[in-house]
Amino acid sequence: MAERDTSFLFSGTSFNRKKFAAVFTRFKEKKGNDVSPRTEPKLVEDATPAFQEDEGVKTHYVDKKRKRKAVDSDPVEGFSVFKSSKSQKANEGDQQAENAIMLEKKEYYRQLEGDAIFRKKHNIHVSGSNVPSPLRSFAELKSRFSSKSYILRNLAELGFEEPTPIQRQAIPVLLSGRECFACAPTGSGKTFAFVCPILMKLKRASKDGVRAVILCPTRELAAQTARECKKLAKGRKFYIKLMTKQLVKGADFSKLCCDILISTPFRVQFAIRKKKLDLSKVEFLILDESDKLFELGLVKQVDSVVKACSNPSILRSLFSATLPDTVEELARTIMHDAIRVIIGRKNSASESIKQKLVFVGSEEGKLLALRQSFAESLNPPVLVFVQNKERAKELYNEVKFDDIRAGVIHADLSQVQREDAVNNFRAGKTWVLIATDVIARGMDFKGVNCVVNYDFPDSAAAYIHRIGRSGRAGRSGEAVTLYTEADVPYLRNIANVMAASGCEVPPWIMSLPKLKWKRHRPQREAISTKPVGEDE
Ligand SMILES: Nc1ncnc2c1ncn2[C@@H]1O[C@H](COP(=O)(O)OP(=O)(O)OP(=O)(O)O)[C@@H](O)[C@H]1O
Repeated sequence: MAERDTSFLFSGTSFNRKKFAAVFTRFKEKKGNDVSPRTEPKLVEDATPAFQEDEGVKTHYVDKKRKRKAVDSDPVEGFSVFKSSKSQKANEGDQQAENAIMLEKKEYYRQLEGDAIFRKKHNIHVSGSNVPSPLRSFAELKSRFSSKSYILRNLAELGFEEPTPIQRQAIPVLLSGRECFACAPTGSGKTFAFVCPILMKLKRASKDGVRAVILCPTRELAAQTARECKKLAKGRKFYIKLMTKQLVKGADFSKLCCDILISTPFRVQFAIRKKKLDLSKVEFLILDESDKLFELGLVKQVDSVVKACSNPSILRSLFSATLPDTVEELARTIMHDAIRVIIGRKNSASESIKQKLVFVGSEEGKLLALRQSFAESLNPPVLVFVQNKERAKELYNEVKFDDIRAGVIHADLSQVQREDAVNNFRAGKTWVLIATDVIARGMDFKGVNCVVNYDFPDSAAAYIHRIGRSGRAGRSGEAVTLYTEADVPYLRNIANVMAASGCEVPPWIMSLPKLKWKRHRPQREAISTKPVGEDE
């Protein structure tokens, strides 16, 4: 099955080669590894699109030579089937040995076939050489990878019965010492897909330097990821550190021992430059929400961190729910023997979200529509996204005296105010949280029933991440996108995402001309119901 054309998603967004050039240059500086231009075998999907979705039996036949090489070097699977050369065997003339090899070969093919069927069942698509078998269950962490019992205990305590599809494939990839390039829908468990193998690989607490770095685009997401790491590490003395403002200002990092350091790129960059933070021993570098990290504004900071993580045997991995072709293309050329793991359809919204478009005519119509929907069917918790912090303040000022408990979060608030806004929403003290895109990525609010795009998102990727705050971990959710006349030219891009995840879209929208999406942030009228001229 050929992969769908999803290029529409990112047309016109801010990714481009030039912008990423700096960070990729750093990636290339991996000492001791000849990664120029790439050392991994050419991916089968490049050569034979017919087999691009699943690495399995078919791909083995396509490129036996590559597979042989890969199998011999596989530290996990360890098949010996191709180790004896034909001529050696002929010389030995040993029929018994020949039979044994044939049996082993058969077993090997059976396993490949089993893996392919299993991946298909779980919508896992992989490419790259010698992809390790997916996890059938968490128990395999112990049987295949000798995990310590605390991991299984903590997973059970968290109530996780089965690995999610991204965990099934990304965990064995990282545990096999391979770099991973992963794209899986929002709310599908990507965090544990990298935290679990890192903890398993680190084994015991650090006595020397920083061993793993996880970069997240926002402080809120970094704080959440640190909490998740601690949940999985419970019972072990791992030193898991969130780089807070106080920490980065106060500490001297020259002697820092830390197993996992979680931060925004800005704070790590600051600590490297001003506080002697040494990252030369880092064994794992994870770029979470990687496409966001590569956007303008963050890419230079990411670049500094990548450069500082100079350990030649470092494993770097990228995770996100959206993976623009430009980022993927470039990352593939610089990552070392990386395995690409895509769950479901690339760059698609979670299928558990019911998505709706609502025409409101004008800016005025939006407030009426929101108030009406709150009055008729408010089913908290509800997240409302607006275009910028000014609009967040305006909308909050409008609804704060209504009969609903609302909170607001945007970049003008202090760290404490931002934390309070998130905590109150998590605790159910506020029912509605008005937000800018600052919490659109990665934030895991359990049970958000509805996401309202009060202002139209500025890209298809932004849309996918915003609505992905609901419908997480298999739960259902709803997403309502209000649109005005000014948004109509961009409707088709959102409608494509909706249609790809099985939602109904009016045919007239699908017949709108395809538009190259320039960042859609129109000047919008202020949100206010006050008569013109009336003061506060
Ligand atoms: N194996 C599992 N079984 C059940 N729930 C899980 C499992 N793994 C993770 N979860 C839960 O799923 C939710 C979403 O996980 P996570 O935040 O890692 O998603 P994500 O894929 O990173 O989403 P996003 O793209 O929005 O960042 C979390 O509440 C997490 O605890």
